[in-house]
Amino acid sequence: MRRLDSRSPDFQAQLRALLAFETSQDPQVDAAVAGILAEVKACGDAAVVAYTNRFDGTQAQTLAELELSQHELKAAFERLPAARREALVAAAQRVRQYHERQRADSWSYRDEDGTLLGQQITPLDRVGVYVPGGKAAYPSSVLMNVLPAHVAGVPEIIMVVPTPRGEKNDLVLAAAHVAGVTRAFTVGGAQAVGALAYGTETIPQVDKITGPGNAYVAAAKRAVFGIVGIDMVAGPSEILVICDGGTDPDWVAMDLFSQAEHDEIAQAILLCPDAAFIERVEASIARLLPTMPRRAIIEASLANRGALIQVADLVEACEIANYIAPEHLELSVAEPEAWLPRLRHAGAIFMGRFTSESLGDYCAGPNHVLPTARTARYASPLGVYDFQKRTSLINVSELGAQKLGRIASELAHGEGLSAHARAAEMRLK
Ligand SMILES: NC(=O)c1ccc[n+]([C@@H]2O[C@H](COP(=O)([O-])OP(=O)(O)OC[C@H]3O[C@@H](n4cnc5c(N)ncnc54)[C@H](O)[C@@H]3O)[C@@H](O)[C@H]2O)c1
Ligand SMILES: N[C@H](CO)Cc1c[nH]c[nH+]1
Ligand SMILES: [Zn+2]
Repeated sequence: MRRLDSRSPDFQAQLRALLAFETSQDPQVDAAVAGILAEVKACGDAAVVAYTNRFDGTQAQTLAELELSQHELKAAFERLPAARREALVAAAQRVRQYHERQRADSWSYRDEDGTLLGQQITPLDRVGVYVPGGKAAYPSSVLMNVLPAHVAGVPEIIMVVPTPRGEKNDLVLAAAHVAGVTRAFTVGGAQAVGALAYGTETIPQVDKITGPGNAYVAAAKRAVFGIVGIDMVAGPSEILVICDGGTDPDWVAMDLFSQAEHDEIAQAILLCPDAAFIERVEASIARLLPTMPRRAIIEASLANRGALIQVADLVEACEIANYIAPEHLELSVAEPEAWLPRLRHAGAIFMGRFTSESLGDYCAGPNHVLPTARTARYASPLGVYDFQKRTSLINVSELGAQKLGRIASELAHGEGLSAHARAAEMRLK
């Protein structure tokens, strides 16, 4: 894992190189995805079935065979060992409770002329939730996508999840039952995104697609944006740990592993002012790595995109963190509240030594679908607001029409739009 020092003259260039990563901009992936989407649009179910058989090793004849019934979802839930079922229900409850606080309500007010102005909040009619399933199963992602949609009041939630070789994951199916999906299909990749965006004979067209996925899924979401809404284009997982040197180095090493184990191109970085502590974390990494079942992925990720960075102090650590704008930021320091005001850009901030990022992935409550690849500079976590939309409300009183009519008419003449002007003037007394 590379060691960097913020005092080195070429540190800025090294940091830029470390962060350089563009999600789903591989022209070969984009070309493959364009072909898949075009066929799904033209041939509907038949194309989705053909691509699913090809990429996921299934042998379906019809798309109906790939639909999961409510009965099957419930049976999977009931088959789970009791401890796992309880954990799933407990996580769902916490995620739901957290998101209930995000629900926005319609509002309005009247101005001095009695004109009503406001905003009406409505849920989307039908959404598609992509649950990744190529290399690993993600029941937690079912909860994180479906529950906010429910809290928003979306009446129809269509879930898609690939099942390589037709192997269904009970915990994913059970999570779909607990979260409450309307319909679920075992299809994935660009063909699933295309089916949700265009609609097929069997899969209904949705208004918005949310959820993370690999490069093919990300490229497909980018391509269908405009036909449907999307939440974001999520890239590989990232963790940035700011540590004052007072945390158990094994904890820090394992927290870095926790995101590195997602992907060979995931990113794990430590910022710390204490050189001796960085060496202890290095020793922990060396000792713990051989014990990890996903050692090969962790090792590749740390070697490819990981870094242990010595900084001057915690003030500088916060400045660098704002530049990195990580998906997950662990503030593993004695007084996290004191440093919080200095942090502006991060998908989620995990405060204090006991707050491992992994708790947020499953059950703390906040969403684990977060902006990656520095997009936390302008983007926010997936939330209820992604499943609600706003409509402006204007109800002008007769008195208000006199005042507004004069202003609008003046400006409309200024723009040379006489119909606009006359519509306003006709209502003047
Ligand atoms: N940000 C988050 O919240 C979050 C949560 C969970 C997972 N993830 C990430 O999501 C990703 C999941 O990726 P995954 O691959 O395991 O599952 P996936 O479901 O995203 O992709 C699997 C699908 O990719 C398609 N595909 C594979 N190879 C293809 C090819 N050569 N041509 C065309 N299509 C092809 C297939 O259709 C397959 O069904 C990982 O990077 C993981 O880290 C992110
Ligand atoms: N850390 C991932 C988002 O970057 C989410 C996840 C799901 N399961 C475990 N982790
Ligand atoms: Zn994770």
